[in-house]
Amino acid sequence: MDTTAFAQVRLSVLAKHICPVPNGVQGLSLQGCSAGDSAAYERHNTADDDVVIVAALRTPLTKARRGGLKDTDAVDLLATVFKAVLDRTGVEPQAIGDIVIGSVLGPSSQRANECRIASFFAGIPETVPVRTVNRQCSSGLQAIADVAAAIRAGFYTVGLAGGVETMSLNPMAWEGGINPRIENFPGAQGCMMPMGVTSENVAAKFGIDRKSQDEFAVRSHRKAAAAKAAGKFKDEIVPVSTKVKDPKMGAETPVVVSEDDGVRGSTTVESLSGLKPAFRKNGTTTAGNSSQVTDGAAAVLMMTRAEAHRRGLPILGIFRSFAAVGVDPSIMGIGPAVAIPEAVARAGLSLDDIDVYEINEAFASQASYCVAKLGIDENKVNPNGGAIAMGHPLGATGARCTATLLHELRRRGRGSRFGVVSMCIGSGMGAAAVFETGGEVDKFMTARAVKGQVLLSKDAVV
Ligand SMILES: CC(=O)SCCNC(=O)CCNC(=O)[C@H](O)C(C)(C)COP(=O)(O)OP(=O)(O)OC[C@H]1O[C@@H](n2cnc3c(N)ncnc32)[C@H](O)[C@@H]1OP(=O)(O)O
Repeated sequence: MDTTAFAQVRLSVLAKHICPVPNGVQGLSLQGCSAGDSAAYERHNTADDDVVIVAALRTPLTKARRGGLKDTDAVDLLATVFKAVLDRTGVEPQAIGDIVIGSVLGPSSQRANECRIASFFAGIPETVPVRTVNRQCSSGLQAIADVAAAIRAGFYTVGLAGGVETMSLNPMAWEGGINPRIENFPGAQGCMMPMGVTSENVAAKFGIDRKSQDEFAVRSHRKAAAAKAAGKFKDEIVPVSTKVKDPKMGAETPVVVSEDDGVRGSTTVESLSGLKPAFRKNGTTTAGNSSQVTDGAAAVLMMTRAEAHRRGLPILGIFRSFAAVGVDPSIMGIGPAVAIPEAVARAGLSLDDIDVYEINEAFASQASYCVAKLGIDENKVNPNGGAIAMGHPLGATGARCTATLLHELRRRGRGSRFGVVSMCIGSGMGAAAVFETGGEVDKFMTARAVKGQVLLSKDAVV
């Protein structure tokens, strides 16, 4: 046996000694070792019943009405990601305690039914329940928070969260009349504003000029193009076998969609500067510095830390905290600037502890405002691009951002530990969640005796 193999055997024997026992008794825990050990982190990172993510995958994101998923319904999008997270982990579908899916558009009762149908398409048995959640653009993130809370409450041990949106088949629209009493409530009037108008409001109120919005959009495309060229999205994308319909003749052609189609790496400030304002005459929000209307789905398989250990599954990330906040609906884009500090504080951390931020780029105006307001180093924000380049399938985006964040943290290994996903929410809210890298147990295993704060380095163990 060579030295590496011997070391691995020794580490695995030691791991069995120190892993939390499956019945949930708290004592010793096994975890990845990374930079920084704040006192707050010590308080939190002790639990055998920590909620962890063992798989986070998404479909490609494609342009609504034009892209490769334009004729794929919500059922097929979801069934693809459901099946993928189960296949990749080997978790038997009957082990899932509940499925929670975020979705924004479309008839809500039909969407709930479609999510249930998708579970059957993915081979999940009838015994596994399904529900939907709608917190508008953060619905996918809310689904993850809901599953984490239910696991933490002991309702079940394994849960599946995610999101889906087909903006091709379910356009953004208001149905029915408007309550006339809205005139007396300025906040309520803000809820009726088109999202692009709220972007114009943020730009005007906080002085985010057109050039800085276009520059932000260019960076989004360049980062996404670089990530795509480096093959990074392959870690998180599940190809979708589907069909596209010829819009004139109606003929269907089978296709396999495997890449995002919105990324334009050649975008320049000059090429964007010629685009007309999309939402307000003399405004600054354009097709080039807004997120695109998009189709897609994402899914995240979650369980207790003890369950992941029992199954021998690598931990992609640990769910640490969640916060949803309310803000003025007419400038809803500021939501992340309020939600992020709240979620980070709830995790017992400070903004300086966060290594990577996935802040949804609904519009360059709102995303750049939030980054500036929080004083975050932009190098830490959306390192693989964001919604301006990749797209924003509303209800799926929170789970998409979580997948992108966790795979990025995993690739970085020891160098980065904490990440944040945050979204602004139409009708004036913000949501954010803090995740911690699961560490790569095989590479960076460290035994920590939680009660005694004993740290054994890999070298000391072997
Ligand atoms: C809480 C929240 O999250 S709120 C956010 C919710 N989401 C939204 O509100 C969606 C916002 N976005 C939109 O509504 C739409 O994308 C709009 C109205 C801004 C633009 O719609 P469209 O005109 O259909 O945009 P489209 O993507 O087709 O681009 C139009 C043209 O702009 C130009 N363009 C767009 N991006 C670029 C770019 N990066 N570089 C150069 N040209 C560009 C192109 O000429 C493009 O046409 P082409 O794709 O045929 O080349």
